[in-house]
Amino acid sequence: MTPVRQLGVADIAIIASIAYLIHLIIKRRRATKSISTPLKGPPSKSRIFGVTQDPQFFTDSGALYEEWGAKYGSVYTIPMILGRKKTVLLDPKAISNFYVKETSVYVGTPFSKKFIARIFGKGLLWAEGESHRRQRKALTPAFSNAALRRLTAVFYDSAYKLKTHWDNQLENHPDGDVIEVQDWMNHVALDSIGIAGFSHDFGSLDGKPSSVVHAFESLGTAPSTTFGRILFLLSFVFPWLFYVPTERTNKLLELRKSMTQIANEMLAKSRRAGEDNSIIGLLIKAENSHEKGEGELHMTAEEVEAQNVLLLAGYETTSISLTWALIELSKSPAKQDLLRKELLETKGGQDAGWDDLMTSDKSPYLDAVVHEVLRLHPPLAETTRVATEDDVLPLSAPITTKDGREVMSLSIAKGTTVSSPISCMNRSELVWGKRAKEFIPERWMERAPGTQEAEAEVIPASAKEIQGYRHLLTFSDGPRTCLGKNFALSEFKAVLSVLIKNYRFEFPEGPETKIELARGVLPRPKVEGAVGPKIPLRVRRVEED
Ligand code: HEM
Repeated sequence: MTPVRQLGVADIAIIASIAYLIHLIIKRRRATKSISTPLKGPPSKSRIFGVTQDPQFFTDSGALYEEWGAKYGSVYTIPMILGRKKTVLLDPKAISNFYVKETSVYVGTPFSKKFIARIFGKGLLWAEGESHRRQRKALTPAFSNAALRRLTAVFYDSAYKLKTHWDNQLENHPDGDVIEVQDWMNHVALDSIGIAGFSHDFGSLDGKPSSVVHAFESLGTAPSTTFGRILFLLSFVFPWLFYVPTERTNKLLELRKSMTQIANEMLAKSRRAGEDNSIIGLLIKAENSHEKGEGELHMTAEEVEAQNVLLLAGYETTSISLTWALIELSKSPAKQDLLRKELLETKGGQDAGWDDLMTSDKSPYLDAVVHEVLRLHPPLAETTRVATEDDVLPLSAPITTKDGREVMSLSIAKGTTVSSPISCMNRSELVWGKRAKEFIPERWMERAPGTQEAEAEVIPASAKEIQGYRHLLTFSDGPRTCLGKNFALSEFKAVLSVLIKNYRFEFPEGPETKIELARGVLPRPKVEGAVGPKIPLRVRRVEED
C-alpha cells in the first residue's frame, strides 16, 4: 500500500473534498429534489467534470449555451463538476426577474465570493443585501452625470498622450508601423481610471512600469498546468481549495499585493489632502461619515480599502472593449472609413463634449459601433449566482419539463446555481436574428449611415424583449448593474474617436486574421497562435493619405 506520507497536501485535500462532496450531494439531493422544476439538458461528458471538460466551455461558452438552447429549450440544466448542476436561463422574462432579485435571493457563488474576497477584499463587488446597498449608495455620487462630465477631459488627455507617442513612432513611417495595440489600450484605461477614480497618475502611457499592469499581464500569459486546471475546477465546489498554492493563485496573490499597496498609498495621500470628489474622496467621506452622524453611508476601513476592485472594474473591461473595437474595425475597413468620415465631419472634427458623447444623435455611427462591440464582445460572459431561498421565476414562453409537462414558470430550489449567459443572449440568432454573429453597427441606427433612408438592419422584437441597457446584458441588470456604465461609455467613445480620426488600422496579415481568447483575469482577445494577449495592428496616420 502506498504510504500516506507520499501524498502531497493538495492530494489529501482533493480526496477529502471528494468524500465531503458525496456527503453534500446526497444531502442536497434529498433537500431539493422535490422543489425544482425538472429540466432537460445535455448529458454529462465525464462523471467528474460534467460538461466543463469541453475546452469551449471556458473560451466560448456563449456558443455552447446557444446550441443547448436549440436542443433543450429556453431553460435547461447542465452537469457541472462532481455531479453539480447549473440552471441556465435563456428566457428574457426569467432573466430580468433573476437580475431584479440579485443580492437578496440570488447571491455570488461560494467560489466567486472566496475569489473576490481573497484577491480584492470585501468591497462592493463582494457585498450582498444591506451591506451592498449601503456601499453602493456611498459610491453612487462618484458616477453621477455631474461628476462624469468633469472626467471627459481625463479621457481625452489619455488619448492625446497616446497620440504623442504614436506620432513619434510613426514620424518616419509614411506607410505606417506595426503597433501592439492591446498594451496601449491597457495603458489608456489604467491611467484614466487612476486619475479619474483615485487622483493617482500611474504614468503607464509614459512608460512607467506598474506592478498592477505587470500582475494583470502575467495572468494572461501564465501557462496553467493540468494540476492547476483540475484544482481550479474543483474549487468551484470546494472554494477553500482556492488556498492551495498554484502558479495561477500565486499570480493572483501578487496582483492583490500590488493593488492593495497602490490603493493604500492613494488612500493615505487622499486622507492627508482632505476632501476631493474622485471615487477615493467619496470613500474617505463615507469612512468618516460615522463621526458626522451620517451613519447610513458609513464604510469600514476594510470596506474602503476593498474598493480597489474599482481598478479592475474600470481597467480590464474598458481596455478589452477598446481592443475589440480596433479588431472589428480592422476586419471591416469600409466601416472604419464610415466612422472616420462621420467623426471628421461632425462639428468640423472637434472632439465631442460629455453631452454629445452620451447621446446617439450627434455621432450615430460612433454610438452604433460602440454598442455593436459591447453586444458581440461582452467582457463578462455570464452571471452565475446561487439561490439563497426557494424561488419562482416567470417565463416569457412555456417550456417542456423533463417529465413532459408544459410550464409557464420555473421553480428554483434553495441552493440551485443559476446562470444568465450574457454572451449567448447578446449573440443568439433566436434573439438577434440570422446575422446575430456578424459585426453590423447599422443595426443600432434608424437611418442608413449618411442617408435619410430607413436602415434595413433593425433590432428585432425578440431582442427588445431583453430588459437591460439597450437590450444588452453586457452591463448586467438589476441592483448590481454596472455602476461605471456611463464612465465606460464616455471613455470608450472619447478614446475611440481620437484614434479613428487620427489613424487607420489594419491587420498586417489581412482582415481574415483569426482571433482567439487568452485567459487573463477576464478573457482577452489575441491573434491566433500568439503567446499572450497580443493584437499587433499596422497603424498609419490619417494625415499621411
Ligand atoms: C465596457 C466596460 C464595462 C463593462 C462591460 C462592465 C460590466 C459590468 C458588469 C457585467 C457588472 C456586474 C458584475 C457582477 O454582477 O458580477 C459590473 C459591475 C460593476 N462595474 Fe462595470 N463594466 C464596465 C466598466 C466599468 C467601469 C469603467 C467602472 C468604474 C470606473 C465599473 C464599475 C463597476 C462597479 C463598481 C460594479 C459593481 C456594481 C455592484 O456590484 O453593485 N465598470 N460591470
